[in-house]
Amino acid sequence: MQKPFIHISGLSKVYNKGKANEYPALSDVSLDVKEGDLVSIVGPSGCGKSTLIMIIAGLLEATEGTLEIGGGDGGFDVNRHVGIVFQQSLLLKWRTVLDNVLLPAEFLGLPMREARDRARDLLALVGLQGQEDKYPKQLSGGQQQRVSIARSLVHDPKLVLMDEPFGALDALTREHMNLELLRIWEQSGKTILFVTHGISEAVFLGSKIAVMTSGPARLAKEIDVQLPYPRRLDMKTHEDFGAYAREVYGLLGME
Ligand SMILES: Nc1ncnc2c1ncn2[C@@H]1O[C@H](COP(=O)(O)OP(=O)(O)OP(=O)(O)O)[C@@H](O)[C@H]1O
Repeated sequence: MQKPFIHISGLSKVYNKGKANEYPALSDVSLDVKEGDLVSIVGPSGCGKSTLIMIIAGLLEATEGTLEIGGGDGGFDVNRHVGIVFQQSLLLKWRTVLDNVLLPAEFLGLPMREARDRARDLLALVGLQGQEDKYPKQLSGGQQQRVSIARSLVHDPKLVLMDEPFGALDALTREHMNLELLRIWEQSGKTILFVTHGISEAVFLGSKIAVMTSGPARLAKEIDVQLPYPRRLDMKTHEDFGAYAREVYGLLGME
C-alpha cells in the first residue's frame, strides 16, 4: 500500500517540559494526508493548531511521536520543500512585490533567472500581473496576502502550510480569497494544510477536515468532505454543506 504523503502518529508537544510552567499544547495527534489533499485544520483558539503547523514546518520539535513527510522515500527536505503563509503577510516593505516573492529562492540559492520567471508567473496566478514593481504599502491587505501566497510557492514546494492566512481580511475579501486559493490549489496540485477558526471556511476549502479540540488539545476527528470541486460560493447554502458544518460544530461542542 502506498504510504501517505504526511504521516503523523502519536504526536505530542509539551511546552516548558519539566518546569513549573509546563503546558501540554498537543496530545497524541495522529493524521495521514494524501499527496495533493487540501486539509483544513479547524479548532478553537489555543487548541494547538499553530503548534502542529510549526512542528510540521520543522520550526519546533515535538515532545513525542512520529512525523514522516514525503511518503517515506527520504527525499523530502523541510527547508527546500515547504512553503508557509502566515496570518500577516510579513512582506519586507523596502522590497518590491517581485523581490519579496523571490526571497525563498534567494535563501535557497536557486538560479535567479528561472526564479524570476517563475515569480512573474506566480504573480499572474495570484492575480497580480502588472504589480511586480510596486511596494507592499501600495497594495491592499488582500493583495499583500496574495504576494505572500506567491512567495510560498516560488521555490516549488511540495507542501504548503497556511496558518490562518485570511484571518486579518474582511469577510468579502476572505470569501474571494477562498475561491482564489481553490483555483491556485487546483492549478498547482500542491498538498496544502490550511489552519482556520472558520467552520464554514474549513468545509468550503477542504478535501478533508481535521477537527481539533482543546482541553485536552487533540485531534477529535478527520472528516472526508465529499463536496465536488470546483466549489462555488452558492454551495454554502446546500444541505450537504450544512451537514458537514453541523458535524464540525457538534465536535466543537457548539450545537
Ligand atoms: N512557546 C510557548 N510556550 C508556552 N506555551 C505556549 C507556547 N506557544 C504556545 N503556547 C500555548 O500552547 C497552546 C496552543 O497554542 P497554539 O498557538 O498552537 O494554538 P492555536 O490553536 O494555533 O491558537 P490560535 O487559534 O489562537 O492561533 C496555547 O494555550 C498557547 O498559549
